[in-house]
Amino acid sequence: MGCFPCFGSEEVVNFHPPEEGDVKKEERPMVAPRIKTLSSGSDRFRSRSNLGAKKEALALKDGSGVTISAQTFTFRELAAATKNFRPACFLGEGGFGRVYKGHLESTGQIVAVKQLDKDGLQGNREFLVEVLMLSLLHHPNLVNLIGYCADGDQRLLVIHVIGNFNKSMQPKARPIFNDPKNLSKLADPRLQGRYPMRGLFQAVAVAFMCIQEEAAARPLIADVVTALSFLVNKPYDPHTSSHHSEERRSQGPRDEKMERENPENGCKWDAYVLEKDDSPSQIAGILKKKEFDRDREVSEAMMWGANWREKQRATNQENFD
Ligand SMILES: Nc1ncnc2c1ncn2[C@@H]1O[C@H](COP(=O)(O)OP(=O)(O)OP(=O)(O)O)[C@@H](O)[C@H]1O
Repeated sequence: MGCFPCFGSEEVVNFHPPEEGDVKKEERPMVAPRIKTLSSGSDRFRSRSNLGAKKEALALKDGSGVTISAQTFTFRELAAATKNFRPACFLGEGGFGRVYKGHLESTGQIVAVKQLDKDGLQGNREFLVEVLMLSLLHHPNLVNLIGYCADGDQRLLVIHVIGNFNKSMQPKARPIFNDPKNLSKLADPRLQGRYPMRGLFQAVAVAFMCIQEEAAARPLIADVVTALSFLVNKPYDPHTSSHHSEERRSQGPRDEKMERENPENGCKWDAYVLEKDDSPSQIAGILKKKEFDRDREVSEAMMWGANWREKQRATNQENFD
């Protein structure tokens, strides 16, 4: 059974990547029961007179020795950093809660402080998942987690502030999203047209959901990871990539039904069925369907994180050898 890490200011705990068969209903939930063991910044504050003088870390260590860390902050530190969450420091509001710009006295860093809305839709569990996800996943397109505060009933995330956080993204994204041809031009140039068109479209659908005007309608980070891992785990078939589909398109029309039903080409992602089958609402449906089992999705997302790191390690090792 994959063990969910305890959070302790000094301790390093083992995070065993779940193994096949680990994600069983009866063994869930993995997240909620341990949230109470989050190291609270206030413990640190009480035990130390020099506020913020020493960095403490939430440390997670996986089975193969990779340690990831995040600092803990007291609520007092973050209140001071944001001038008591003054409206002038307000950056925006998301599904999680309000986001403020702050100045950390201890390091002089300018940060974004996300305060969990206690009356909001997201709770302790989502907070913990967000801490974990942002600690585990590092990518230029993902915000960088500096630390968190779990002080009393306060839950806050401290992340790197992004200067040009573009609030007008959605209107700009809409025309691109509605035009699959334009969309494919935006795909990673390194892929050189070798991507499944439908997968690409759905990935953008997920991105589009994340920038919806109404904060409460945006998916949780665990949902995003789940949806993307679902897409990423679809087998890549070069015969159904957009590149090849373009070639085939130029060779004349094909029987779409046959494409769909041919078990050999596994054409779930075939460009021929793009226009008919793909829609943002389809992905939205996956994320919002009533029987959506959040515990399972979170477990799967964690497993995906572990697998991803394993792949990274293998690649690094290959490059080293
Ligand atoms: N790192 C940051 N730097 C600058 N502004 C930010 C940052 N993070 C969030 N914001 C501002 O806060 C708003 C809400 O962002 P947030 O990430 O909380 O929303 P979200 O996509 O609904 O995600 P979540 O569900 O995690 O809240 C953004 O539109 C932006 O204006």
